[in-house]
Amino acid sequence: MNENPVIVAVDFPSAEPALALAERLSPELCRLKVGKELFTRCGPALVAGLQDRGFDVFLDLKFHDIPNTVAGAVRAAADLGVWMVNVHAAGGRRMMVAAAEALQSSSHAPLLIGVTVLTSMSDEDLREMGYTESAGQRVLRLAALTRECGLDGVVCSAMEAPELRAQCGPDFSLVTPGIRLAGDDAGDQRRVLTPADAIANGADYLVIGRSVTGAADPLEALQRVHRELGSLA
Ligand SMILES: O=c1ccn([C@@H]2O[C@H](COP(=O)(O)O)[C@@H](O)[C@H]2O)c(=O)[nH]1
Repeated sequence: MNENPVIVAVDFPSAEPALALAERLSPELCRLKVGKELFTRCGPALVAGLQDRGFDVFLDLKFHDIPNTVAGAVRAAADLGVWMVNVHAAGGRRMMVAAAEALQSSSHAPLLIGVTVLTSMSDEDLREMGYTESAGQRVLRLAALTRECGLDGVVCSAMEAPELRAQCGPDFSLVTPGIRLAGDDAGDQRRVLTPADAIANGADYLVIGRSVTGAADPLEALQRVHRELGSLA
């Protein structure tokens, strides 16, 4: 298991609760993920604030646009000094190759990750959109393409991790949201596993939002995750 596999999703509408959470947690226990809501409201200053407190930041903006635009966006993310950034694999080969090439000249390139099928989506959701593949089949197809394009890994559900690990090998990062502590509400997520099951399936990184941030005591919830993983005494 990765030394520090937990990434806490800091999904808040303003800087104050995000920074308060960062003060309560510690970089030894987790990395932090900044997504669309927080970044749109607070921008690069908030990313810098979290980095100043010692956290690696995953900038989860899931870029999906024409190749030239996405290349510029990942270059901008690299300039923020983030640890990980992502693009939608559904943007296709030329878009992903442009993103990977854009980072080649960066002095400290972030990990570049392709989003396969959102963990909030079920087979039925995909069928309704005209896809004939199951979520699992589509994840495998998009992961193969992502790897061919030279990216470092994929966002997927931990449910797909065993097949992905077999297909993509040990060095391809599997970043898995849709994680819930036992008994917690899945909410809008559809492809969900517990932290222990996700790691047992071969996930490298667990993205955990509401099971930690929505808990009465987020630090205690994060420590519970580590106890479940056996990564904290
Ligand atoms: O497929 C995906 C890709 C990204 N996410 C993001 O992860 C967190 C999950 O939050 P929870 O509160 O643990 O459900 C959230 O920021 C999503 O934007 C994802 O869930 N699925």
